[in-house]
Amino acid sequence: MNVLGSNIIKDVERLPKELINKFVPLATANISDVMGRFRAMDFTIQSMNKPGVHLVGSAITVRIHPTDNAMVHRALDMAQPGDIIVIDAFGGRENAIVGELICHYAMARGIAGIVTNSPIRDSLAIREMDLPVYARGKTPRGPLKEGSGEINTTISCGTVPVNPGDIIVGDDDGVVVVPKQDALTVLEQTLLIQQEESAIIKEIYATGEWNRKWLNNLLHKTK
Ligand SMILES: O=C([O-])CC(=O)C(=O)O
Ligand SMILES: [Mg+2]
Repeated sequence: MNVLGSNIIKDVERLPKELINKFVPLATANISDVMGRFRAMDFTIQSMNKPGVHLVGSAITVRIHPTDNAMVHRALDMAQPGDIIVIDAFGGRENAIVGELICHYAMARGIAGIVTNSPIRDSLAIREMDLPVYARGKTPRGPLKEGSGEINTTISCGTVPVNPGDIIVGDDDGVVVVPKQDALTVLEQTLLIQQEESAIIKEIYATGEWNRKWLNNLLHKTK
């Protein structure tokens, strides 16, 4: 029986890899724009890697108390290649929940990245690794391993709800969460925005002008 506070849900419905891979060339800012400028994690969730990082994959969610990462270790064993482990540690500031051993194990298992609203440690090693890691700062103080928490329930990370199987995308700006039921629409609309923005940049350089109808309309209204 699943007991609230210690649920471990093994079955995750994942979107097809071909659909998830189509998010690779997309910028998080444009993805967030098509979701009403919502569903971007707040600025506290920062890349711990070198600039140029890109994270794309399917969410496995973990909820833990802010000092205890035992459930993260359970989730590492359950995750499949291409999964991203997204951890809700209640935004704790006191203990690092992820370190380099966890990251090496994740890489060896083909896990696509880790996102947590807690600090990490072993940050120099993680910075040099090819595993994208997003976190809320760093501290040498390590986690306890006592065991409570949930895997694959709905969590909140960086003020955004995350469900197992949602598409997670990260770049140098931060992380966005695409609800799995909206993935195709978000993909199509983001591709359109990217084309529009490329056309705007070309026009700016070609003409020296930036035609912003919305601004004219706004000035009109406030007159
Ligand atoms: O002790 C832990 O679980 C975190 C850590 O430092 C590591 O994974 O290297
Ligand atoms: Mg360590």
